[in-house]
Amino acid sequence: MIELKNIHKSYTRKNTTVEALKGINLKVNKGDIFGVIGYSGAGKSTLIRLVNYLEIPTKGEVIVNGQSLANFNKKELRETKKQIGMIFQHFNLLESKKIFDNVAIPLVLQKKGKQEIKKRVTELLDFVGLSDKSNSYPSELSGGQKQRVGIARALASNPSILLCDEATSALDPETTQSILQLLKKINAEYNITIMIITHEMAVIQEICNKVAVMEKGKIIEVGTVLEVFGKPQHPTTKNFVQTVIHAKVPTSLQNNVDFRHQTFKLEFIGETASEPIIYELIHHHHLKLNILYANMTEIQGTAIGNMIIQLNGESSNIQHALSYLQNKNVLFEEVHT
Ligand SMILES: Nc1ncnc2c1ncn2[C@@H]1O[C@H](COP(=O)(O)OP(=O)(O)OP(=O)(O)O)[C@@H](O)[C@H]1O
Repeated sequence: MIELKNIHKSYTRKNTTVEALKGINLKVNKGDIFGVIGYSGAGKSTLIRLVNYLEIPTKGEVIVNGQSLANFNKKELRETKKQIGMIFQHFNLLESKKIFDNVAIPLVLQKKGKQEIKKRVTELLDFVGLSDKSNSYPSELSGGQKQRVGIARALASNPSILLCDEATSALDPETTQSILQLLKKINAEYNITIMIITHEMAVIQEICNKVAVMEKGKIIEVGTVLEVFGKPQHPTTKNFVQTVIHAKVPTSLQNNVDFRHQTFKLEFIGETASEPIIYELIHHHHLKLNILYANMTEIQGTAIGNMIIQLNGESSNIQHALSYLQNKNVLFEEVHT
């Protein structure tokens, strides 16, 4: 569906060259909600803007629906771009035009007939829940409503791909949720492939099935959201995951905890999250167990449990307990603070 092959992109200004992307390889399949996360300056915006050729790579190939964009003439590129809608952090609406006319822009540019435009825009405003705002101006709408208009406009030409450039970064948490639910609905009902860039792991957790983590113009980790949240490898990925799964002993407890007892961080994924493992540790391995932290998160319909526990007992019993955890596929590591 979307394939980026060895993409490099540099910007040169006043004799200074910035290498924004350094050898990106990425595949987004049909139906994916693919998230790209990274800190500011990682190259996310540059990357997403390549997919609809708002940016042209310095080197490498952008392939959309099996065809390399580099081979297209202007007309073919225009036709392909119709299949790619885009929404933006600051909505990019025309303030002087009514909501109806903002949504109609792509259709007017495609010289569609008045009746067809009216029918399509009415349908789209209904779909995004803004039928009553047709005659309003953007300045009369809230941020969330403006993004809904942006989404309706992006869907006007029936795209097969929707690009979202920090689409919820300017919105409060509740409005963010409603926009993310709308994107999910678009993906499910219209089978539109979505690529979303963000610096918020909660956005990835909420709607994406795949994620790529970017740093300094490179992809440092990529996989299903469950893989990346469950077993993050790179320190930057671990930092992002910690923003939604913060397995740490609460500061208020730290001074009262006796760290002479062995302390372990456990992670349960999927079925192991529903097994009576703690019961087993206490009753069959004869350990006194102190829970310092516990949390259960759901990622893509799979439960991920995180726990920090102290084990107090005979060291041979602790060793047996650790073998038991290993057999049960519970990930664990000893922690010292
Ligand atoms: N038009 C441009 N001219 C010069 N440098 C640019 C241009 N666009 C981006 N860059 C540089 O490329 C690098 C990557 O920028 P980009 O906007 O893609 O990162 P980002 O991850 O989207 O960051 P942010 O989250 O802050 O938008 C940065 O160093 C940036 O300064």
